Amino acid sequence: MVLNIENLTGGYSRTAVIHDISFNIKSGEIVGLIGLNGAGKSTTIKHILGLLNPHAGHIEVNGTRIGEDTEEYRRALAYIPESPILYEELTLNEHINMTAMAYGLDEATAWERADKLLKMFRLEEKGRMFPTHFSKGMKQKVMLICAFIVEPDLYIIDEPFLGLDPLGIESLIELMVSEREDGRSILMSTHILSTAERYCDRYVILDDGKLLISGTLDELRTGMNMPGASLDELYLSLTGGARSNESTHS
Ligand SMILES: Nc1ncnc2c1ncn2[C@@H]1O[C@H](COP(=O)(O)OP(=O)(O)OP(=O)(O)O)[C@@H](O)[C@H]1O
Repeated sequence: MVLNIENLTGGYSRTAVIHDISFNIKSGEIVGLIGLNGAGKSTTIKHILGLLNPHAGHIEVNGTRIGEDTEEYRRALAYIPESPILYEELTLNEHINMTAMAYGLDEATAWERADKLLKMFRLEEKGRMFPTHFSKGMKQKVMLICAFIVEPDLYIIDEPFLGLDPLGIESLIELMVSEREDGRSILMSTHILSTAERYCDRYVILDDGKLLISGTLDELRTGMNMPGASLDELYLSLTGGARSNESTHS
């Protein structure tokens, strides 16, 4: 199991934002983390990254908890945030070198991978430029390149398709599918359900900090007795149901 989350309760203060969440990701799986605004997707991701401490439950990456071996835990994953985080004083090439250093990659391997990725995302002429001056989509591509040179066991991608042009989206999907074929895993949070439906192997659906349901599309259809339904239809039915329960209780 690449990622195993058991009974995770947590948040930013003593008040929990996510409650008793359990799910896992096996090697070679793309899993979609789905939920309305405020459902708890980013909070769950922050817990996986070790930026928040669980109130209860635990998280393992490749069988290791963060407290057992922080370096090994962190090295197994690469995170691509929704809003790019870049260093003002570093060029694009220097971002690549810094990532390689941080993950202990040798320079030749890192550059062999980076050259392909730079071409794929049409940034091969921009190596000496400063990404803080790039457009939003170009900045996001820099984050993607830095993550994909690492080839970690687990990618965590927050809203991967936002801000990318159609060619960028196509390249990213191509990369994700090829990483999956190589046995790597991806957890991606997204609101773009039509794309999620095409590429995710399983879904974890959150609502109001709780796990509503998880499984493959077929499992969700069977569980909800909606044969042939699209992910969009399943999701709307689920969250619509959750909302109307809420109003009955209030
Ligand atoms: N830094 C923070 N401090 C306190 N509460 C926070 C913080 N960030 C988020 N929250 C709260 O945690 C809850 C879950 O938010 P979260 O950001 O995890 O949602 P999300 O599913 O990622 O939403 P979105 O789709 O809008 O990105 C919300 O009620 C939000 O107000």
